[in-house]
Amino acid sequence: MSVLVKICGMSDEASVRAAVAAGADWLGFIIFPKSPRGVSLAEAARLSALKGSAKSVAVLVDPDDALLGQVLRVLAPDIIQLHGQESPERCLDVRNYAREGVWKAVPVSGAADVARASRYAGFADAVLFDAKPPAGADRPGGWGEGYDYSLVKGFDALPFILAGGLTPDNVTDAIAASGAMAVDTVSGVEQEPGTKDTGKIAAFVHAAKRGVAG
Ligand SMILES: O=C(O)c1ccccc1N[C@@H]1O[C@H](COP(=O)(O)O)[C@@H](O)[C@H]1O
Repeated sequence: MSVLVKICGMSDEASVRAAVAAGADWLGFIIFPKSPRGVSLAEAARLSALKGSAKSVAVLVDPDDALLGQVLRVLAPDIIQLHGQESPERCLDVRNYAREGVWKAVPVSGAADVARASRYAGFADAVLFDAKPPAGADRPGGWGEGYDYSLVKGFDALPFILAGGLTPDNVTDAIAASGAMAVDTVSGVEQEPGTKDTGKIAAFVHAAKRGVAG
Protein backbone atom coordinates (compact mmCIF):
# COMPACT_ATOMS: atom_id res chain seq x y z
CA MET A 1 0.00 0.00 0.00
CA SER A 2 1.38 3.42 -0.91
CA VAL A 3 2.07 5.99 1.76
CA LEU A 4 -0.75 8.53 2.25
CA VAL A 5 0.14 12.19 1.81
CA LYS A 6 -1.22 15.43 3.24
CA ILE A 7 -0.22 18.75 1.72
CA CYS A 8 -1.01 21.43 4.28
CA GLY A 9 -1.48 25.18 4.22
CA MET A 10 -3.46 25.32 0.99
CA SER A 11 -4.24 28.94 0.18
CA ASP A 12 -4.44 29.25 -3.61
CA GLU A 13 -6.11 27.42 -6.47
CA ALA A 14 -2.95 26.48 -8.38
CA SER A 15 -1.56 24.64 -5.35
CA VAL A 16 -4.79 22.79 -4.73
CA ARG A 17 -4.88 21.69 -8.38
CA ALA A 18 -1.19 20.64 -8.25
CA ALA A 19 -1.72 18.60 -5.08
CA VAL A 20 -4.82 16.89 -6.47
CA ALA A 21 -3.14 16.17 -9.81
CA ALA A 22 -0.12 14.65 -8.03
CA GLY A 23 -2.37 12.35 -6.00
CA ALA A 24 -2.36 13.93 -2.53
CA ASP A 25 -4.78 12.18 -0.17
CA TRP A 26 -5.50 15.11 2.16
CA LEU A 27 -5.46 18.89 1.72
CA GLY A 28 -4.89 20.92 4.88
CA PHE A 29 -6.48 24.33 5.50
CA ILE A 30 -5.00 26.28 8.40
CA ILE A 31 -7.67 28.22 10.27
CA PHE A 32 -5.36 30.19 12.52
CA PRO A 33 -4.84 33.92 11.89
CA LYS A 34 -1.23 34.00 13.12
CA SER A 35 -0.14 31.52 10.44
CA PRO A 36 1.40 32.86 7.23
CA ARG A 37 -0.73 30.17 5.53
CA GLY A 38 -3.91 31.01 7.43
CA VAL A 39 -7.12 31.24 5.40
CA SER A 40 -10.65 32.31 6.27
CA LEU A 41 -13.28 29.60 6.50
CA ALA A 42 -14.96 30.99 3.39
CA GLU A 43 -11.71 30.77 1.42
CA ALA A 44 -11.03 27.25 2.73
CA ALA A 45 -14.53 26.20 1.62
CA ARG A 46 -14.01 27.72 -1.85
CA LEU A 47 -10.69 25.89 -2.30
CA SER A 48 -12.01 22.68 -0.76
CA ALA A 49 -14.60 22.48 -3.53
CA LEU A 50 -11.68 21.73 -5.90
CA LYS A 51 -10.39 18.76 -3.91
CA GLY A 52 -11.75 15.96 -6.11
CA SER A 53 -11.28 12.65 -4.28
CA ALA A 54 -8.83 14.12 -1.74
CA LYS A 55 -10.09 14.74 1.81
CA SER A 56 -10.13 18.09 3.58
CA VAL A 57 -8.36 18.67 6.90
CA ALA A 58 -9.15 21.75 9.02
CA VAL A 59 -6.09 22.63 11.13
CA LEU A 60 -7.20 24.34 14.36
CA VAL A 61 -5.44 25.48 17.53
CA ASP A 62 -7.44 25.14 20.77
CA PRO A 63 -10.74 25.94 19.02
CA ASP A 64 -13.78 26.85 21.13
CA ASP A 65 -17.22 25.44 20.39
CA ALA A 66 -18.29 28.59 18.55
CA LEU A 67 -15.42 28.27 16.06
CA LEU A 68 -16.04 24.54 15.70
CA GLY A 69 -19.68 25.23 14.87
CA GLN A 70 -18.62 27.66 12.13
CA VAL A 71 -16.05 25.17 10.80
CA LEU A 72 -18.73 22.51 10.50
CA ARG A 73 -21.25 24.88 8.89
CA VAL A 74 -18.92 26.57 6.40
CA LEU A 75 -16.23 23.97 5.60
CA ALA A 76 -17.65 20.63 6.82
CA PRO A 77 -14.13 19.10 6.87
CA ASP A 78 -13.46 15.40 6.59
CA ILE A 79 -10.86 15.60 9.38
CA ILE A 80 -10.04 18.11 12.12
CA GLN A 81 -6.37 18.35 13.11
CA LEU A 82 -5.97 19.78 16.61
CA HIS A 83 -2.62 21.50 16.94
CA GLY A 84 -2.89 23.11 20.38
CA GLN A 85 -2.98 21.89 23.99
CA GLU A 86 -6.15 19.82 23.57
CA SER A 87 -6.71 17.02 26.11
CA PRO A 88 -7.82 13.51 25.11
CA GLU A 89 -11.36 14.30 26.31
CA ARG A 90 -11.47 17.45 24.18
CA CYS A 91 -10.49 15.40 21.12
CA LEU A 92 -13.50 13.21 21.74
CA ASP A 93 -15.83 16.28 21.84
CA VAL A 94 -14.33 17.62 18.62
CA ARG A 95 -15.12 14.40 16.75
CA ASN A 96 -18.70 15.66 16.52
CA TYR A 97 -17.57 18.44 14.20
CA ALA A 98 -15.76 16.38 11.53
CA ARG A 99 -17.07 13.78 9.10
CA GLU A 100 -14.26 11.24 9.53
CA GLY A 101 -12.45 12.03 12.74
CA VAL A 102 -9.86 13.96 14.67
CA TRP A 103 -6.05 13.97 14.52
CA LYS A 104 -4.11 15.23 17.52
CA ALA A 105 -0.76 16.89 16.88
CA VAL A 106 1.92 15.81 19.37
CA PRO A 107 5.22 17.72 19.54
CA VAL A 108 8.27 15.47 19.72
CA SER A 109 11.86 15.95 20.76
CA GLY A 110 12.50 12.71 22.63
CA ALA A 111 11.21 9.20 23.27
CA ALA A 112 9.10 10.29 26.27
CA ASP A 113 7.04 12.59 24.02
CA VAL A 114 6.24 9.67 21.73
CA ALA A 115 5.27 7.44 24.67
CA ARG A 116 2.94 10.15 26.04
CA ALA A 117 1.03 10.20 22.74
CA SER A 118 -0.53 6.85 23.75
CA ARG A 119 -2.89 8.75 26.05
CA TYR A 120 -4.87 9.77 22.93
CA ALA A 121 -5.75 6.13 22.09
CA GLY A 122 -9.53 5.80 22.11
CA PHE A 123 -9.96 9.60 22.03
CA ALA A 124 -8.41 10.68 18.70
CA ASP A 125 -8.41 8.77 15.43
CA ALA A 126 -4.70 9.36 14.82
CA VAL A 127 -1.79 11.36 16.20
CA LEU A 128 0.32 13.64 14.05
CA PHE A 129 3.91 13.72 15.25
CA ASP A 130 5.51 17.14 14.68
CA ALA A 131 8.64 18.94 15.87
CA LYS A 132 8.43 21.17 18.94
CA PRO A 133 8.08 24.83 17.91
CA PRO A 134 10.96 27.22 18.66
CA ALA A 135 10.89 28.98 22.07
CA GLY A 136 8.59 32.01 22.03
CA ALA A 137 6.94 30.99 18.74
CA ASP A 138 3.53 32.55 18.02
CA ARG A 139 2.23 29.42 16.31
CA PRO A 140 2.63 25.74 17.21
CA GLY A 141 3.57 24.35 13.78
CA GLY A 142 4.83 25.04 10.30
CA TRP A 143 8.47 25.78 11.19
CA GLY A 144 10.13 23.26 8.89
CA GLU A 145 11.98 21.73 11.84
CA GLY A 146 12.78 18.04 11.84
CA TYR A 147 13.78 15.58 14.60
CA ASP A 148 14.97 12.02 14.83
CA TYR A 149 12.15 10.35 12.88
CA SER A 150 13.19 6.91 14.08
CA LEU A 151 11.83 7.87 17.54
CA VAL A 152 8.29 7.09 16.34
CA LYS A 153 9.15 3.74 14.79
CA GLY A 154 7.01 0.99 16.29
CA PHE A 155 4.46 3.38 17.82
CA ASP A 156 1.25 1.37 17.62
CA ALA A 157 -1.13 2.78 20.22
CA LEU A 158 -3.03 4.46 17.38
CA PRO A 159 -2.37 5.34 13.73
CA PHE A 160 0.14 8.14 13.17
CA ILE A 161 1.05 10.71 10.56
CA LEU A 162 4.67 11.87 10.35
CA ALA A 163 5.20 15.65 10.06
CA GLY A 164 7.87 18.22 10.87
CA GLY A 165 10.56 19.32 8.47
CA LEU A 166 9.61 16.96 5.66
CA THR A 167 10.70 17.94 2.13
CA PRO A 168 10.79 16.28 -1.29
CA ASP A 169 14.46 15.47 -0.60
CA ASN A 170 14.15 13.84 2.81
CA VAL A 171 10.67 12.29 2.83
CA THR A 172 11.72 8.91 1.42
CA ASP A 173 14.41 8.46 4.09
CA ALA A 174 12.04 9.74 6.79
CA ILE A 175 9.47 7.11 5.82
CA ALA A 176 12.09 4.37 5.98
CA ALA A 177 13.36 5.58 9.37
CA SER A 178 9.93 6.01 10.99
CA GLY A 179 7.80 3.32 9.40
CA ALA A 180 5.20 6.01 8.68
CA MET A 181 2.28 5.09 6.47
CA ALA A 182 1.18 8.74 6.21
CA VAL A 183 3.16 12.00 5.93
CA ASP A 184 2.44 15.72 6.02
CA THR A 185 4.28 18.87 5.01
CA VAL A 186 3.78 22.62 4.92
CA SER A 187 6.98 24.55 4.59
CA GLY A 188 8.77 21.81 2.64
CA VAL A 189 6.66 22.64 -0.41
CA GLU A 190 6.89 26.44 -0.21
CA GLN A 191 9.10 29.07 -1.84
CA GLU A 192 8.74 31.20 1.31
CA PRO A 193 6.29 31.06 4.25
CA GLY A 194 2.79 31.25 2.78
CA THR A 195 3.81 30.88 -0.88
CA LYS A 196 3.49 27.36 -2.25
CA ASP A 197 5.71 25.89 -4.99
CA THR A 198 3.68 23.64 -7.31
CA GLY A 199 6.81 21.82 -8.50
CA LYS A 200 7.76 20.95 -4.91
CA ILE A 201 4.21 19.80 -4.20
CA ALA A 202 4.34 17.31 -7.09
CA ALA A 203 7.88 16.21 -6.15
CA PHE A 204 6.87 15.65 -2.50
CA VAL A 205 3.81 13.56 -3.33
CA HIS A 206 5.71 11.44 -5.83
CA ALA A 207 8.69 10.90 -3.52
CA ALA A 208 6.42 9.96 -0.59
CA LYS A 209 4.40 7.54 -2.69
CA ARG A 210 7.64 5.84 -3.73
CA GLY A 211 8.68 5.51 -0.09
CA VAL A 212 8.62 2.19 1.67
CA ALA A 213 7.98 2.13 5.42
CA GLY A 214 10.97 0.45 7.04
O1 LIG B 1 1.91 25.86 9.28
C1 LIG B 1 1.43 26.62 10.13
O2 LIG B 1 1.57 27.84 10.04
C2 LIG B 1 0.67 26.04 11.29
C3 LIG B 1 0.01 26.91 12.15
C4 LIG B 1 -0.70 26.42 13.21
C5 LIG B 1 -0.79 25.06 13.44
C6 LIG B 1 -0.13 24.17 12.61
C7 LIG B 1 0.60 24.63 11.53
N1 LIG B 1 1.28 23.78 10.68
C8 LIG B 1 1.44 22.36 10.87
O3 LIG B 1 2.83 22.10 11.08
C9 LIG B 1 3.14 20.79 10.68
C10 LIG B 1 4.50 20.65 9.99
O4 LIG B 1 5.00 21.80 9.44
P1 LIG B 1 6.38 21.82 8.59
O5 LIG B 1 6.18 20.90 7.42
O6 LIG B 1 7.45 21.34 9.51
O7 LIG B 1 6.55 23.22 8.17
C11 LIG B 1 2.00 20.36 9.78
O8 LIG B 1 1.28 19.38 10.45
C12 LIG B 1 1.10 21.55 9.65
O9 LIG B 1 -0.23 21.14 9.65
